[in-house]
Amino acid sequence: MNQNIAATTAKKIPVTIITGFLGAGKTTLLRNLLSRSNGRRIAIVVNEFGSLGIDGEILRSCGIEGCADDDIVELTNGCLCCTVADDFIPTMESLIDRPNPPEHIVIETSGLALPKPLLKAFSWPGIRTRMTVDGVITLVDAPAVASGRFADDPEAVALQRQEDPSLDHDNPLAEVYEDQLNAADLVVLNKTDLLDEAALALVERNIADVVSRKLVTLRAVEGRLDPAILLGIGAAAEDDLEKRPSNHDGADDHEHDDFESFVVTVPEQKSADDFLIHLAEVASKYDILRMKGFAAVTGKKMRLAVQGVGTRFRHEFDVPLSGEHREGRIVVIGQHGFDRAAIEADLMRL
Ligand SMILES: Nc1nc2c(ncn2[C@@H]2O[C@H](COP(=O)(O)OP(=O)(O)OP(=O)(O)O)[C@@H](O)[C@H]2O)c(=O)[nH]1
Repeated sequence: MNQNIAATTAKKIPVTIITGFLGAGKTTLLRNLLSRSNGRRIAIVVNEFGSLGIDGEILRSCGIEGCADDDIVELTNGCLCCTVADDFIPTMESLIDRPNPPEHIVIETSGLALPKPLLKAFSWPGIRTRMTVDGVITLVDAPAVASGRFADDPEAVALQRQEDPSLDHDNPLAEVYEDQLNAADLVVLNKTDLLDEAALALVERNIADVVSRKLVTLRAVEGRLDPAILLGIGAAAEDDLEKRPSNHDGADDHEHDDFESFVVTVPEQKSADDFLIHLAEVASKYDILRMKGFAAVTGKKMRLAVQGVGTRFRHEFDVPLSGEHREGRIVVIGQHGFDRAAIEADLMRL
């Protein structure tokens, strides 16, 4: 049989795209999914915005049986939706060209990625015949929505519209939120442990207002859902892109310069508790969207891993510190124009 015909008739490998804003719980959901995969060969492609490759490291250190290191591929060279041709397509091709290709591929996009350019890549020749988008799963950070994180400021929009009547938003966060929701086949309302029923109902109404079609929304804590719900949706999302509107439809390209990130090297800390309080204060003072990284703490042999979404932090002592290396590194992500020098100086302060 001619090779092309063989490729089209062979079963396509299903690909699930996990999207959701910075810190919504994508890596956490993936960890739970992998731990319940029952030996199914799942390859993971992780893309992060300006980071230390922390998500890949978290997944690799999950200790899940059958989850081999080379099943986790990191794309840290920019945002996946902008590097489709250079990075993404070759990565996907190399995964399926393996002698023992994965049964399912799951892509964790960066929290700032717009899913639509990525979906379009599945129409590319060479990809279209060999893979299909089984489903786009959009995670929503319920408390972040409830706090108005993605809401437009009506007064600011009105003011800007006087200058530019075509303007939709003044708020890049709202654009990313809407694009991610409108690309979805399934919405996972995550972190429901942090809100009461009334607040959750309001968030669900907000989602329904944003999404232009009817979508299933499931509530979750730590993205804990049965893999049978998450995988095997069978959406073939690449075939109905017109149903998935984007704020960037019509634009050939888009930029991520609404957001920026940098890494701060932090000294050894005297106390984990004080460090966490300090991080939350800095996050609040500069309205930082996301912080994550590692630090050494005096007297501790294990590394302190910290995760912050807004001012909410979690931590664990995760792996033994190696050698004499006692410096820590924290990734800081925020909206363009935040005061990098002041944040760095504040974080360096013990
Ligand atoms: N309370 C609570 N915290 C959660 C839940 N799910 C995730 N988290 C925490 O939220 C933080 C961010 O979770 P991640 O899984 O790293 O989020 P992410 O979407 O992968 O983050 P980025 O890759 O930076 O966009 C971590 O501290 C998690 O432990 C949840 O259901 N409830």
